[in-house]
Amino acid sequence: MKMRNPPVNSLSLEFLTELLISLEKLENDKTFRGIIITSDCPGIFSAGLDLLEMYGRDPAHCAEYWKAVQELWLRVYLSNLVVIGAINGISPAGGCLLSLSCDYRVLANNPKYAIGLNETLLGIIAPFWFKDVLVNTIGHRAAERALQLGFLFPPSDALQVGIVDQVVPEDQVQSTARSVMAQWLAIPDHARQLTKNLVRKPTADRLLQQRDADIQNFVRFISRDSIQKSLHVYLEKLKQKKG
Ligand SMILES: CC/C=C\CC(=O)SCCNC(=O)CCNC(=O)[C@H](O)C(C)(C)COP(=O)(O)OP(=O)(O)OC[C@H]1O[C@@H](n2cnc3c(N)ncnc32)[C@H](O)[C@@H]1OP(=O)(O)O
Repeated sequence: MKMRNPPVNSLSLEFLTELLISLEKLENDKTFRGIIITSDCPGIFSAGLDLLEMYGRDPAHCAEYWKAVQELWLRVYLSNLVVIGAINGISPAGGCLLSLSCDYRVLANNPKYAIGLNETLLGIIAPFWFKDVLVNTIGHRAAERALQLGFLFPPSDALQVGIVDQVVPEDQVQSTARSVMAQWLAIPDHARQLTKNLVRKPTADRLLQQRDADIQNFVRFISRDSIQKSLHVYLEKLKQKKG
Protein backbone atom coordinates (compact mmCIF):
# COMPACT_ATOMS: atom_id res chain seq x y z
CA MET A 1 0.00 0.00 0.00
CA LYS A 2 1.65 3.20 -1.20
CA MET A 3 0.41 6.29 0.59
CA ARG A 4 0.00 9.24 -1.70
CA ASN A 5 -1.32 12.52 -0.30
CA PRO A 6 1.12 15.15 -1.57
CA PRO A 7 3.03 17.11 -0.58
CA VAL A 8 3.71 15.43 2.80
CA ASN A 9 1.23 12.53 3.27
CA SER A 10 -0.43 14.38 6.14
CA LEU A 11 -3.28 12.36 7.57
CA SER A 12 -6.20 14.60 6.58
CA LEU A 13 -9.75 13.44 7.24
CA GLU A 14 -10.19 12.62 3.57
CA PHE A 15 -6.93 10.68 3.41
CA LEU A 16 -7.67 8.82 6.65
CA THR A 17 -11.04 7.82 5.21
CA GLU A 18 -9.39 6.55 2.01
CA LEU A 19 -6.84 4.59 4.01
CA LEU A 20 -9.57 3.08 6.17
CA ILE A 21 -11.61 1.99 3.15
CA SER A 22 -8.56 0.44 1.47
CA LEU A 23 -7.50 -1.36 4.63
CA GLU A 24 -10.99 -2.70 5.21
CA LYS A 25 -11.13 -4.06 1.65
CA LEU A 26 -7.79 -5.82 2.09
CA GLU A 27 -8.79 -7.14 5.49
CA ASN A 28 -12.01 -8.63 4.12
CA ASP A 29 -10.40 -10.12 1.02
CA LYS A 30 -9.27 -13.56 2.10
CA THR A 31 -6.72 -13.74 -0.73
CA PHE A 32 -4.60 -11.17 1.13
CA ARG A 33 -2.51 -12.21 4.11
CA GLY A 34 -0.26 -9.22 4.56
CA ILE A 35 0.39 -5.62 3.56
CA ILE A 36 3.48 -3.49 3.28
CA ILE A 37 2.75 0.15 4.05
CA THR A 38 5.08 2.61 2.34
CA SER A 39 5.02 6.10 0.88
CA ASP A 40 4.84 7.50 -2.61
CA CYS A 41 5.95 10.97 -1.42
CA PRO A 42 9.73 11.26 -1.84
CA GLY A 43 11.52 11.61 1.50
CA ILE A 44 8.34 11.63 3.56
CA PHE A 45 6.61 8.58 5.01
CA SER A 46 3.93 10.71 6.64
CA ALA A 47 4.02 14.19 8.24
CA GLY A 48 1.53 12.87 10.78
CA LEU A 49 -1.86 14.23 11.62
CA ASP A 50 -3.02 17.07 9.44
CA LEU A 51 -2.61 20.21 11.49
CA LEU A 52 -5.20 22.00 9.38
CA GLU A 53 -7.82 19.52 10.62
CA MET A 54 -7.13 20.71 14.17
CA TYR A 55 -6.38 24.40 13.71
CA GLY A 56 -9.26 26.88 13.49
CA ARG A 57 -11.88 24.13 13.25
CA ASP A 58 -15.12 23.85 15.18
CA PRO A 59 -15.56 21.19 17.90
CA ALA A 60 -17.80 19.00 15.72
CA HIS A 61 -15.12 18.82 13.03
CA CYS A 62 -12.37 18.07 15.57
CA ALA A 63 -14.53 15.28 17.03
CA GLU A 64 -15.14 13.75 13.60
CA TYR A 65 -11.46 13.99 12.83
CA TRP A 66 -10.35 12.40 16.09
CA LYS A 67 -12.80 9.53 15.62
CA ALA A 68 -11.20 8.80 12.24
CA VAL A 69 -7.70 8.92 13.82
CA GLN A 70 -8.79 6.40 16.47
CA GLU A 71 -10.38 4.25 13.77
CA LEU A 72 -7.21 4.12 11.67
CA TRP A 73 -5.07 3.23 14.64
CA LEU A 74 -7.39 0.42 15.75
CA ARG A 75 -7.65 -0.90 12.19
CA VAL A 76 -3.87 -1.09 11.70
CA TYR A 77 -2.91 -2.08 15.23
CA LEU A 78 -5.39 -4.95 15.45
CA SER A 79 -5.24 -6.03 11.81
CA ASN A 80 -5.34 -9.77 11.20
CA LEU A 81 -2.98 -9.20 8.29
CA VAL A 82 0.77 -9.09 8.69
CA VAL A 83 1.54 -5.37 8.50
CA ILE A 84 5.08 -4.34 7.62
CA GLY A 85 6.17 -0.70 7.51
CA ALA A 86 8.64 0.12 4.73
CA ILE A 87 9.51 3.55 6.07
CA ASN A 88 11.04 5.50 3.23
CA GLY A 89 10.94 8.98 4.71
CA ILE A 90 10.52 11.10 7.80
CA SER A 91 7.69 10.01 10.12
CA PRO A 92 6.90 12.38 12.96
CA ALA A 93 3.99 12.09 15.43
CA GLY A 94 0.99 10.49 13.68
CA GLY A 95 3.38 9.11 11.03
CA CYS A 96 5.35 7.46 13.81
CA LEU A 97 2.15 6.08 15.37
CA LEU A 98 1.26 4.49 12.04
CA SER A 99 4.74 2.94 11.87
CA LEU A 100 4.57 1.74 15.48
CA SER A 101 1.26 0.03 14.72
CA CYS A 102 2.89 -2.21 12.11
CA ASP A 103 4.16 -5.65 13.11
CA TYR A 104 7.66 -4.85 11.84
CA ARG A 105 9.41 -1.66 10.77
CA VAL A 106 12.15 -1.32 8.16
CA LEU A 107 13.62 2.18 7.95
CA ALA A 108 15.68 3.59 5.08
CA ASN A 109 19.12 4.70 6.18
CA ASN A 110 18.98 8.41 5.46
CA PRO A 111 19.79 10.86 8.27
CA LYS A 112 16.80 12.98 7.24
CA TYR A 113 14.36 10.12 7.88
CA ALA A 114 13.77 10.74 11.55
CA ILE A 115 11.01 9.00 13.46
CA GLY A 116 9.38 9.78 16.79
CA LEU A 117 6.51 11.27 18.72
CA ASN A 118 7.44 14.96 18.61
CA GLU A 119 4.11 16.33 19.89
CA THR A 120 5.68 18.35 22.73
CA LEU A 121 7.68 20.35 20.17
CA LEU A 122 4.34 21.55 18.81
CA GLY A 123 3.12 22.41 22.32
CA ILE A 124 0.66 19.52 22.27
CA ILE A 125 0.47 16.19 24.08
CA ALA A 126 0.56 12.68 22.68
CA PRO A 127 -2.65 10.92 23.81
CA PHE A 128 -2.34 7.98 26.18
CA TRP A 129 -2.71 5.41 23.42
CA PHE A 130 0.15 6.95 21.37
CA LYS A 131 2.19 6.81 24.59
CA ASP A 132 1.17 3.20 25.31
CA VAL A 133 2.30 2.01 21.89
CA LEU A 134 5.65 3.75 22.29
CA VAL A 135 6.16 2.33 25.80
CA ASN A 136 5.30 -1.16 24.48
CA THR A 137 7.91 -0.73 21.76
CA ILE A 138 10.90 0.94 23.43
CA GLY A 139 10.21 0.53 27.14
CA HIS A 140 9.14 2.91 29.87
CA ARG A 141 12.30 4.91 30.52
CA ALA A 142 13.22 5.45 26.87
CA ALA A 143 9.61 6.45 26.10
CA GLU A 144 9.52 8.84 29.02
CA ARG A 145 12.54 10.74 27.67
CA ALA A 146 11.51 10.53 24.04
CA LEU A 147 7.99 11.79 24.71
CA GLN A 148 8.92 14.67 26.98
CA LEU A 149 11.71 15.87 24.73
CA GLY A 150 9.80 15.20 21.50
CA PHE A 151 12.72 13.15 20.13
CA LEU A 152 12.84 12.54 16.42
CA PHE A 153 15.35 9.69 16.14
CA PRO A 154 17.61 9.53 13.09
CA PRO A 155 17.99 5.96 11.75
CA SER A 156 21.01 4.84 13.80
CA ASP A 157 19.44 6.07 17.06
CA ALA A 158 16.04 4.70 16.01
CA LEU A 159 17.56 1.23 15.64
CA GLN A 160 19.46 1.49 18.88
CA VAL A 161 16.40 2.47 20.92
CA GLY A 162 14.26 -0.13 19.10
CA ILE A 163 11.65 2.18 17.62
CA VAL A 164 12.41 0.44 14.29
CA ASP A 165 13.45 -3.18 13.79
CA GLN A 166 15.87 -2.77 10.91
CA VAL A 167 17.72 0.01 9.09
CA VAL A 168 18.78 -0.72 5.53
CA PRO A 169 20.14 1.23 2.54
CA GLU A 170 17.39 3.26 0.91
CA ASP A 171 17.29 1.16 -2.25
CA GLN A 172 16.77 -2.00 -0.20
CA VAL A 173 13.76 -0.94 1.90
CA GLN A 174 11.10 -2.57 -0.29
CA SER A 175 13.02 -5.79 -0.94
CA THR A 176 13.82 -6.13 2.77
CA ALA A 177 10.16 -5.56 3.66
CA ARG A 178 9.20 -8.32 1.20
CA SER A 179 11.74 -10.76 2.71
CA VAL A 180 10.45 -9.99 6.19
CA MET A 181 6.90 -10.52 4.96
CA ALA A 182 7.83 -13.96 3.62
CA GLN A 183 9.23 -14.88 7.01
CA TRP A 184 6.05 -13.76 8.82
CA LEU A 185 3.79 -15.47 6.28
CA ALA A 186 5.54 -18.78 6.96
CA ILE A 187 3.73 -18.85 10.31
CA PRO A 188 0.21 -20.34 10.27
CA ASP A 189 -2.24 -17.42 10.14
CA HIS A 190 -4.53 -18.53 12.96
CA ALA A 191 -1.66 -19.00 15.42
CA ARG A 192 -0.01 -15.70 14.51
CA GLN A 193 -3.30 -13.76 14.56
CA LEU A 194 -4.39 -15.10 17.95
CA THR A 195 -0.95 -14.39 19.38
CA LYS A 196 -0.98 -10.85 17.98
CA ASN A 197 -4.38 -10.31 19.53
CA LEU A 198 -3.19 -11.67 22.86
CA VAL A 199 -0.32 -9.21 22.92
CA ARG A 200 -2.11 -6.15 21.54
CA LYS A 201 -5.68 -6.41 22.84
CA PRO A 202 -5.04 -4.99 26.34
CA THR A 203 -3.53 -1.84 24.80
CA ALA A 204 -6.35 -1.45 22.28
CA ASP A 205 -8.96 -2.15 24.97
CA ARG A 206 -7.80 0.84 26.98
CA LEU A 207 -8.98 3.06 24.14
CA LEU A 208 -11.98 0.93 23.17
CA GLN A 209 -13.33 1.25 26.71
CA GLN A 210 -13.27 5.05 26.56
CA ARG A 211 -13.46 6.13 22.95
CA ASP A 212 -16.07 8.81 23.47
CA ALA A 213 -14.31 10.24 26.51
CA ASP A 214 -11.07 10.29 24.53
CA ILE A 215 -12.78 12.24 21.74
CA GLN A 216 -14.20 14.72 24.23
CA ASN A 217 -10.80 15.13 25.88
CA PHE A 218 -9.18 15.76 22.54
CA VAL A 219 -11.78 18.33 21.50
CA ARG A 220 -11.54 20.15 24.83
CA PHE A 221 -7.76 20.15 24.65
CA ILE A 222 -7.34 21.18 21.03
CA SER A 223 -9.96 23.95 21.33
CA ARG A 224 -8.06 25.74 24.09
CA ASP A 225 -6.82 29.17 23.07
CA SER A 226 -3.29 28.37 24.22
CA ILE A 227 -3.18 25.18 22.12
CA GLN A 228 -4.59 26.92 19.06
CA LYS A 229 -1.89 29.57 19.52
CA SER A 230 0.82 26.89 19.68
CA LEU A 231 -0.49 25.31 16.48
CA HIS A 232 -0.54 28.72 14.82
CA VAL A 233 3.09 29.36 15.80
CA TYR A 234 4.14 25.90 14.53
CA LEU A 235 2.34 26.34 11.21
CA GLU A 236 3.95 29.77 10.79
CA LYS A 237 7.37 28.18 11.48
CA LEU A 238 6.72 25.63 8.74
CA LYS A 239 5.84 28.45 6.34
CA GLN A 240 8.87 30.56 7.30
CA LYS A 241 11.18 27.60 6.82
CA LYS A 242 10.33 27.86 3.13
CA GLY A 243 11.61 31.46 3.16
C1 LIG B 1 -2.95 15.40 19.95
C2 LIG B 1 -2.03 14.68 19.00
C3 LIG B 1 -1.84 15.41 17.85
C4 LIG B 1 -1.00 15.34 16.86
C5 LIG B 1 -0.13 14.40 16.37
C6 LIG B 1 0.46 14.85 15.05
O1 LIG B 1 0.66 14.03 14.21
S1 LIG B 1 0.78 16.51 14.84
C7 LIG B 1 1.68 16.64 13.33
C8 LIG B 1 3.14 16.52 13.58
N1 LIG B 1 3.87 16.67 12.36
C9 LIG B 1 4.96 17.41 12.27
O2 LIG B 1 5.45 17.99 13.21
C10 LIG B 1 5.56 17.52 10.88
C11 LIG B 1 5.46 18.92 10.36
N2 LIG B 1 6.01 19.01 9.03
C12 LIG B 1 7.34 19.05 8.79
O3 LIG B 1 8.18 19.00 9.67
C13 LIG B 1 7.74 19.18 7.35
O4 LIG B 1 6.64 19.62 6.61
C14 LIG B 1 8.25 17.84 6.73
C15 LIG B 1 7.27 16.70 6.94
C16 LIG B 1 9.62 17.51 7.33
C17 LIG B 1 8.42 18.05 5.20
O5 LIG B 1 9.27 19.15 4.97
P1 LIG B 1 9.30 19.79 3.50
O6 LIG B 1 10.32 20.87 3.56
O7 LIG B 1 9.46 18.73 2.48
O8 LIG B 1 7.83 20.38 3.26
P2 LIG B 1 7.21 21.69 3.92
O9 LIG B 1 7.58 21.82 5.34
O10 LIG B 1 7.47 22.86 3.03
O11 LIG B 1 5.65 21.32 3.87
C18 LIG B 1 4.90 21.35 2.66
C19 LIG B 1 3.50 21.83 2.99
O12 LIG B 1 2.88 20.87 3.84
C20 LIG B 1 2.43 21.52 5.05
N3 LIG B 1 2.50 20.56 6.16
C21 LIG B 1 3.57 19.93 6.60
N4 LIG B 1 3.25 19.11 7.61
C22 LIG B 1 1.93 19.24 7.81
C23 LIG B 1 1.00 18.63 8.71
N5 LIG B 1 1.36 17.73 9.62
N6 LIG B 1 -0.28 19.00 8.61
C24 LIG B 1 -0.69 19.91 7.70
N7 LIG B 1 0.15 20.49 6.81
C25 LIG B 1 1.44 20.16 6.87
C26 LIG B 1 3.37 22.70 5.21
O13 LIG B 1 2.81 23.66 6.03
C27 LIG B 1 3.50 23.14 3.77
O14 LIG B 1 2.33 23.84 3.43
P3 LIG B 1 2.36 25.07 2.41
O15 LIG B 1 0.93 25.50 2.29
O16 LIG B 1 2.94 24.53 1.14
O17 LIG B 1 3.23 26.13 3.04
